[in-house]
Amino acid sequence: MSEAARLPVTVLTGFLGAGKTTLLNFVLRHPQMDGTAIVINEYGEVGLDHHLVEAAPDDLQLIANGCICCTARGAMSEALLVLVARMRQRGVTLRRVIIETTGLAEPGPIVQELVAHPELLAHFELDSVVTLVDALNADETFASHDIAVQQITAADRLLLGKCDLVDEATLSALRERLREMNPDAPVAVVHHGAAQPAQLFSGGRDNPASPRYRSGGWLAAADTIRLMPAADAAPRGGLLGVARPLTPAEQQIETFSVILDAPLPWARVRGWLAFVRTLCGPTLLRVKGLLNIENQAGPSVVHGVQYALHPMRELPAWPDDDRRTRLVFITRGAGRDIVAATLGYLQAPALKEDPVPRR
Ligand SMILES: Nc1nc2c(ncn2[C@@H]2O[C@H](COP(=O)(O)OP(=O)(O)OP(=O)(O)O)[C@@H](O)[C@H]2O)c(=O)[nH]1
Repeated sequence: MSEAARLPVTVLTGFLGAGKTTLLNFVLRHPQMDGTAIVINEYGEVGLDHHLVEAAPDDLQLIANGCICCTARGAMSEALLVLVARMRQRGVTLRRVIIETTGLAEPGPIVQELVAHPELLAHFELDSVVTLVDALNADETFASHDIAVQQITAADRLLLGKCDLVDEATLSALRERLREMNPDAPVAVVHHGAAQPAQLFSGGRDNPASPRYRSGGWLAAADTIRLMPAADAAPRGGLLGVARPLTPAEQQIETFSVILDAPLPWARVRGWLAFVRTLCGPTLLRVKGLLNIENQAGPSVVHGVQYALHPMRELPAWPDDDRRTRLVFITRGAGRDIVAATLGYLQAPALKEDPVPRR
């Protein structure tokens, strides 16, 4: 299948009972959703959720008895490849796939499988991670379940459900909290699952037409770390901080941006990102942005969800006049310090030639 024909996949996540199936039922009835297959993942040995999907999708795969982020790892790839095989057998045209995760799924491993499995990459392209938030139970859920926090920070878009069950003040406090946790993700209210197709599929994470890649709102909420002489970029806490258990204060989620004016050598960027990912470990929740790479006409797009780093892709052109490298990080604990401390690596003299292949 050619790259242009790859099927967009959206991962619909959200904590237990957030309203994911309700939303699927609504959105699948939309005429624009013709040609949508769904993959539903459930914990129980006997799957139930697929019986609750009343609106018939064009194809359905159920993964019961395990979670695709851990105990049923690999089952998602199998299910997606079965869809491809069936599509060929029946001569059906599938246009997109929605994966409904269990409420306890970590998005990181799912994204990792989607972006790193060679056979899947030939047929599918991750469009978006969409997280449905239960407005009624959000505070309690975030306090007790780290997975719920990861579902928020991994999201490209956040949908707020059950808003009819909370008052205005609660809703506005929740919006503010979500903005702090993931400032780049647009937040929209959905009433009883009434989402629109465009809220699930946006044309892809690398879509240069996406407003997220234009200057302005994209970085507005994030503090900025500028690339400074290495001595000035000293860590606030020290690199070794990551090896000990994090204190509650360090659990604090931080968002910040890195803005670099000069074009960067490809090999150095690649090495730096791998280095940051390894050093940060679980303290890195999300990184996304545009890179200005030396001798390249368009920017390269970076997307990382926890330890899953998408293959970087060059866009044909810059979305606007701002040609600077702009990266937004969402970290916890020592993550910010690690990023700041390692920025100096990007300042080292450029390598004479790029010794590593680009992918
Ligand atoms: N009041 C209200 N109830 C909602 C809304 N959205 C969903 N619900 C209800 O929430 C309950 C759980 O919804 P589901 O769609 O089953 O949630 P889910 O996320 O698929 O649940 P799991 O698969 O168990 O994680 C159902 O009773 C829905 O009717 C909403 O916006 N308002």
